[in-house]
Amino acid sequence: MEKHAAVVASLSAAVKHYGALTALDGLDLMLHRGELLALLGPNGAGKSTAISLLLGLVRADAGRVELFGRNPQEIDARRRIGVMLQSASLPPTLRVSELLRLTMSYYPAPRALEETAQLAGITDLLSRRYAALSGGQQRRVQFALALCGRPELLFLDEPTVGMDIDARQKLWVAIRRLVAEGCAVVLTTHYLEEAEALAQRVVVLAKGRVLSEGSVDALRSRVAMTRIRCISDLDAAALSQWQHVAYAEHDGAHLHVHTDAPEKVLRRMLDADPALSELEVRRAGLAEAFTELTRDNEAEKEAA
Ligand SMILES: Nc1ncnc2c1ncn2[C@@H]1O[C@H](COP(=O)(O)OP(=O)(O)OP(=O)(O)O)[C@@H](O)[C@H]1O
Repeated sequence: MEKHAAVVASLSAAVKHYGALTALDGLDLMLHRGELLALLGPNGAGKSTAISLLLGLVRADAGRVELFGRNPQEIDARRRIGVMLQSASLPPTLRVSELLRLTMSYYPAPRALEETAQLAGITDLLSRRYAALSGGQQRRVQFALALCGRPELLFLDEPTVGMDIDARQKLWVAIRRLVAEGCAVVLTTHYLEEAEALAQRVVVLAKGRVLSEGSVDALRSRVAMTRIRCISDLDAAALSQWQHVAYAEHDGAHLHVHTDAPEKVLRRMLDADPALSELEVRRAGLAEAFTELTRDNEAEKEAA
């Protein structure tokens, strides 16, 4: 990504209450051209609320919300975005091609229908009635509707829920292509491998605030541990006393070891057990970082 890519949308100190509940508690968020931002957080963290503000569906109680430097309620700003929300109510009797044409008519310079269909992998669904499609097929059509207007900013709220592995991979390829074309994308997902595969930047929300922000690598590196798995008769209790070993346990035939110095510990393990087999070494992923981050936050809250 360019270092100072243009800001396409922003929330500044945004606050949103629902009665006594604070859904957003002074949220700052910037979206840049050509960048995929993954917005992560546990249920109720405020992800959907943040997106609703940017879409002009909900008004902030305080703070600023800008879409292309304008109020998100303005139609000119909204014509530059594409949206795929968690639930879509679309006219069930229309055929997929009719739905696409209808949605294309809202935009000033839509993509050609065939190109959209190809990009979203729905060419074979165009003559089918929307209501008769499977859940995963309907999600792909919703993705096509979101990108048909050639948006500069695309909101994808848990886009791959209900998709099989093949459909998910194809969607990832399409998303990468849109980002390469300069489209900004906001992705919310509970599949952390999806954020890991696609995101340039990750923002973790908790209780309506930013808990952590940075690149996938930066987040991962907050969890310094490496995980070792192998088959070995080494005594786990003795191993857990070794220097640099944070955890060692047997799980059936497998021995699991967590360490912040994998080379040192592995060398010693291989020396101690020449029969050690089926070795796997894995550095912590985004999922572990996320779990640790949100757990730390809970612990701090309880201590306060
Ligand atoms: N229309 C509403 N009326 C009342 N409370 C709401 C409304 N919308 C959201 N909330 C509350 O605001 C908080 C934030 O919800 P939000 O849907 O933004 O979270 P989220 O991070 O998208 O969660 P999820 O991962 O479950 O989709 C939650 O406590 C939720 O119950």
